[in-house]
Amino acid sequence: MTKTIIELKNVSFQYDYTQVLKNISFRVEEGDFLALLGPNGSGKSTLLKLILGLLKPMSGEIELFGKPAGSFKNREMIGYVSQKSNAFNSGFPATVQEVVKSGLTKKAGLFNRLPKDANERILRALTAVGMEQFTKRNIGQLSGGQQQRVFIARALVAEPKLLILDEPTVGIDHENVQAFYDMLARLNEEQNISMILVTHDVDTVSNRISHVACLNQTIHFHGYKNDFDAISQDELDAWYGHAVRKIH
Ligand SMILES: Nc1ncnc2c1ncn2[C@@H]1O[C@H](COP(=O)(O)OP(=O)(O)OP(=O)(O)O)[C@@H](O)[C@H]1O
Repeated sequence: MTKTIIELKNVSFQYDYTQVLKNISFRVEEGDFLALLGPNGSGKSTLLKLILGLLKPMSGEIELFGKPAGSFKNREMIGYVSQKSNAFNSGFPATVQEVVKSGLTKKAGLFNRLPKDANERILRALTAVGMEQFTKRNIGQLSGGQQQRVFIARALVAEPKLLILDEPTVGIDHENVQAFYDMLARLNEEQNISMILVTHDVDTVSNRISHVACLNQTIHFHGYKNDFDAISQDELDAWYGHAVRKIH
């Protein structure tokens, strides 16, 4: 039986006087690889912040792993990689190992007592993203794509059940984007980590995802990727005003 890991029921949110999200309802099941699509300003980051507990809905309910978001304690079950995490300059004084290790302190809690097997876990997380040979390297000396892999390792080291990635391919060269998505697909398939991926790049990622959600203040579509493929460009234009193109 599939397990629902995220459920939103009629969630609405506004900043000051601007309504950003209206009556959002959808579920993410264990094992889903969901691409969240929407033009700039459509509320994608706001939706992620609600799921991460960084914002509270004005109305509606959010459940995480079957528990109301307000009383959900196991935050390490959700890993988050933000849009701008891969922006270190070459002088930044932290090694790859130190960056990944910082992902363990969330789980270790107040006293920052690291697990005994911390080093093995760091190596395992770096191996999962293909960065194990860079352990001692300064983070600022890596390319944008390599830095982003290290940030995924930082999220993985806490052994999350869900990874939320906000436009992770920004700053990655076109040739490396496919390999990056292949790596995410492996984590999804082999480690059964569910994924929510905010992207403007649905065409490149389309052979990797299982589901698509189209957001613009409200959810216009949420379903299997094959059903998304059947949606016409005219329908997308009605939701997004030409801001999202499908290329076949
Ligand atoms: N802290 C804030 N205070 C007030 N308004 C905000 C704040 N953050 C975002 N907004 C507004 O809320 C709307 C949705 O923003 P959000 O960042 O969620 O969109 P997005 O879909 O992630 O956009 P992008 O693709 O550009 O990252 C925008 O109109 C934005 O200007």
